[in-house]
Amino acid sequence: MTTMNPSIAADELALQEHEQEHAVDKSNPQDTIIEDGKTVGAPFADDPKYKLRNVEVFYDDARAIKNISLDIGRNEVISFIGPSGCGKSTFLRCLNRMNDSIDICRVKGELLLDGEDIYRSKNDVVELRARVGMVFQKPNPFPKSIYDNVAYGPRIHGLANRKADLDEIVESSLRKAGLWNEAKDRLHGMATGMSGGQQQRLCIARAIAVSPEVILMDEPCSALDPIATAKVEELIAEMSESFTIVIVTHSMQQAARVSNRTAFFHLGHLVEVNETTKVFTAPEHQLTESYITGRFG
Ligand SMILES: Nc1ncnc2c1ncn2[C@@H]1O[C@H](COP(=O)(O)OP(=O)(O)OP(=O)(O)O)[C@@H](O)[C@H]1O
Repeated sequence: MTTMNPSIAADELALQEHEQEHAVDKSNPQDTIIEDGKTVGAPFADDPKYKLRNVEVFYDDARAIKNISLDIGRNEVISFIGPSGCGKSTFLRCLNRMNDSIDICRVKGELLLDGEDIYRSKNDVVELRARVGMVFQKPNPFPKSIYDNVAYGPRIHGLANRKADLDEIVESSLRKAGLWNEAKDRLHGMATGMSGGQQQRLCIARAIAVSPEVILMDEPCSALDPIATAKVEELIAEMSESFTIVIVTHSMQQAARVSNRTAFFHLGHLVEVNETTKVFTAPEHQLTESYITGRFG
């Protein structure tokens, strides 16, 4: 029978204790396996503006969106958050068929806007985009006057027959975008001569001018300074009375400030959707917690 040298046994024990004391959690939160189509929290709404079921998006053979089902409520502000490349913009662009312009992109599943499948409806894409406006990351005014930027949509959609009607749409849209006082004396000046923050509010006015039902915002403040960001955030709160708003943001603080619900995406999955306060104070999914506490991102 062999017996262990007591001093070696003591050393081993001490080593084990040391390892336990200094144990680091080597598990990588990103290795967590997410089951396809299993979103935790509250992804559904009673009277949804959008009812999205089993949505998948492919770029060639790569599946960028993996079996996502979600409702977007009427007049709610919902934020999409998650690490870079998780599919937030891809999913957002499905909501007004912006992905149509990407040849290799295919969208599967059911995407209902007020009960009508936007990918199968007889209405054309121009009509859809009038109902579902979009504001992009970088302000992108047309190289035209402030007035003509806002009047552009109403003109092409035939929303105003008389000059006085068009003037009224331009003024009310600029007012709703919080830009009237800054713009009223330079309506016929070039939009590109405005500051970045003003240009972004002009793009919001342009989106509002055709009376959309939904406004999609893809990181609308990422090119803006904190003051301009605060103005756009105030605007989002005001606009939510009239529109349904979906916003992609890299800023968790922004999501917390502006949205009713927050949806957390990871690697093409929709991991969790919940009331925003719940997502940031008591997330249900371990991955959401890891993300909002900065363990990855
Ligand atoms: N036009 C495209 N062609 C091919 N693959 C694309 C295209 N656009 C996005 N992808 C891929 O789809 C996946 C999701 O990208 P997407 O831009 O939607 O993510 P994201 O969460 O919005 O990222 P970010 O926060 O960096 O903007 C990524 O793997 C990306 O490389």
